[in-house]
Amino acid sequence: MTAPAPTTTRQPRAARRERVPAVLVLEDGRTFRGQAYGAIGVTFGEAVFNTGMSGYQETLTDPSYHRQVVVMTAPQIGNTGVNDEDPESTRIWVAGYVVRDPSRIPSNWRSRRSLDEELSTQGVVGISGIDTRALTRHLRERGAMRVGIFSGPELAEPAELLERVLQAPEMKGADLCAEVATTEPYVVPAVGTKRFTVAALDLGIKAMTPQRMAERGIEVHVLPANSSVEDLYAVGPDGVFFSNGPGDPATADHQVTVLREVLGRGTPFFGICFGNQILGRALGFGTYKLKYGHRGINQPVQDRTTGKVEVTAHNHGFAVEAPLDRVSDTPFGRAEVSHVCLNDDVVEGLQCLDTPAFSVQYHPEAAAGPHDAAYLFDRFVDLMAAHPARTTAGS
Ligand SMILES: NC(=O)CC[C@H](N)C(=O)O
Repeated sequence: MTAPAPTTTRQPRAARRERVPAVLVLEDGRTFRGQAYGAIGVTFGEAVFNTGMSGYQETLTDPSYHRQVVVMTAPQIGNTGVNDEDPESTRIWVAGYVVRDPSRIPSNWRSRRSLDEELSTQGVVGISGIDTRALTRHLRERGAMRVGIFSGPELAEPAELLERVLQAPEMKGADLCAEVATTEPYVVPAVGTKRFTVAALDLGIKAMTPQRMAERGIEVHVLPANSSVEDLYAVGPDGVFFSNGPGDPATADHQVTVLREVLGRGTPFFGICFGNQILGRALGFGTYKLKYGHRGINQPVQDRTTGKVEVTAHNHGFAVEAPLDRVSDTPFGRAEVSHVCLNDDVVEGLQCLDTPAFSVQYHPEAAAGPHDAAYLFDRFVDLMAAHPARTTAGS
């Protein structure tokens, strides 16, 4: 008896998906053709590249990537699937996702579903099967720029797609933190004995940040991006923290005003990424857009206060303009550049010398990334210990 001929015509999901054509169109007209990955449809954003070899879930869910189409330089993405533990927020924030070779069979003991499925469920349009090295080199040479990804059976001509890309908003001048931040305050309790209370302004905060503080005995009150000085001091803080977040720091006027008040009161302050840019502005420095930014988990940074070099996680497209070679006089006393990127001399940290305030442009919470910079959370704890809060709130 012969075995019946196979009758199944359904193919595995990944194989079926490969047949859906997709095209990526950059604002300078360069076009890449590939296959749909994740949701099928149309999306626009700023094309940026991330060089991390791991941590795609943390990247996708980092609110600082709001309105950005992320190109992964690591060729294989999705190998460990998607788990429920690693997200840095409640959803994927990237505007689009670009990968070379998506994993067909995810394998990991924590994996719950495939990345392709997760992107589809969350409506995130992606493209796969394109030469991500060529695309990254193009972005390095020409700079980060607007992009569109289009997928589906009936694709328009590239010229028509380019017209639509050119109508999309630019990242320069984009005011985005209120679009990603919490609208309601919430508390992350201290782990173990509570030592300090911190008011953390959420500009797009990653979940690991309050966690790293909580592990050090800090009760973290996470507050909406548009909170007032009174809102911050209502929690009786020993210190104030400003988080990472999307968009152009030149638009963060409200947060700069609030921070100037905090600095004037002498409350210990720590800022990460967007928070560093806001400290820069509060001190009177400018910010500017980098050509293609820093996004990855192996960026070398020197802590100039100790001379030590650390390998760090970055995600920034803007930077602070401050002199590297001297101490600056600011409205809040003397300040200096405490950290610098060894690849390109970009300012990676600021330290006030007469006010208890400091910040870094990169990610000591290291989600994902190496833990070399975890000492910065200890520095914040030490700063609060050395500058105890005055007893009356707001005094
Ligand atoms: N991760 C961040 O906080 C990024 C800050 C800012 N949006 C930038 O791109 O530079």
